[in-house]
Amino acid sequence: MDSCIISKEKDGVLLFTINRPRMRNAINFDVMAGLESAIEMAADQDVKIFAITGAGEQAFCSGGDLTAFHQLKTEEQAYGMLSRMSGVLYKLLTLPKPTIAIVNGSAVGGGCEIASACDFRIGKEGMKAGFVQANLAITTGWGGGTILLERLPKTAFRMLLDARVHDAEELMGLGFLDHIYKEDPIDACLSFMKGSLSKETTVLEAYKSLVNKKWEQLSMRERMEAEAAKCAVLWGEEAHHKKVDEFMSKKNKNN
Ligand SMILES: CC[C@H](C(=O)O)C(=O)SCCNC(=O)CCNC(=O)[C@H](O)C(C)(C)COP(=O)(O)OP(=O)(O)OC[C@H]1O[C@@H](n2cnc3c(N)ncnc32)[C@H](O)[C@@H]1OP(=O)(O)O
Repeated sequence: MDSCIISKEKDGVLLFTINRPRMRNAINFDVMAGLESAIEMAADQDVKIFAITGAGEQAFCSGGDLTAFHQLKTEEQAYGMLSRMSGVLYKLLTLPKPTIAIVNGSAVGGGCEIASACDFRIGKEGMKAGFVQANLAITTGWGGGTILLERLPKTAFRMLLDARVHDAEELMGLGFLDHIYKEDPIDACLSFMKGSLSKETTVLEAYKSLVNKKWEQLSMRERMEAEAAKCAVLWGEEAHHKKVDEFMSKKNKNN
């Protein structure tokens, strides 16, 4: 089964679906490569907006694949992965067209970072999300903490420090979600983005260039890179290894 699906939907929507539902759409290197390709495809003239979602009913994305990434023990080993994904999220953040995360289920850790890199976030009724990295004795490491601090200046720092999982209504109150939907995820995306999808692509690109100017002036690339480097230091420490070992032993008990 392909780990991700890239599809051209109605009205100029390019949809990237993380397709690992059994692992709650955890991100491995294949998904990273797929997201890089999809971001490049978004440049096609017939694409008006770029959307990301997760396969299945249960999860949008559970962050980094701990079974794949727990082999990364040292700061240097972790930095390679973290830096690569922070580069992907910077490309997503500055993609020259509007982007939207259709948060179709649980979003935790790096899954929240991916959603934060999108211009808009709509969540399925009943979904939950949380920047849980601190519970694993690390920080965000893909640039998502840096982005969140800019998007939600009043609430982001508490969200990161508490590392709690919030329900959809709380996420609306925190400003993380723009809308809660009940219907089919693609219909929900088309309906939420209807106003944009009726405009010329050139206008969407022109407005997104104003947003990207702000990201450039805020030195987001350098700050997201520094976040990856900071996370890599914590990743290499015993406290994090213990947390991941706990996750793996729980997983092995289940299987
Ligand atoms: C890499 C760095 C990155 C960063 O931020 O920089 C990160 O994201 S660090 C990783 C942070 N992610 C987590 O800690 C999430 C762990 N998963 C969960 O909390 C839950 O699975 C949840 C809330 C996503 C879904 O809960 P639910 O009860 O619906 O499902 P299960 O927990 O029973 O999981 C089903 C199945 O999926 C496996 N799984 C889930 N998440 C991951 C993951 N991130 N990596 C690898 N595998 C994952 C889980 O082990 C279960 O497998 P099974 O073999 O069926 O036991």
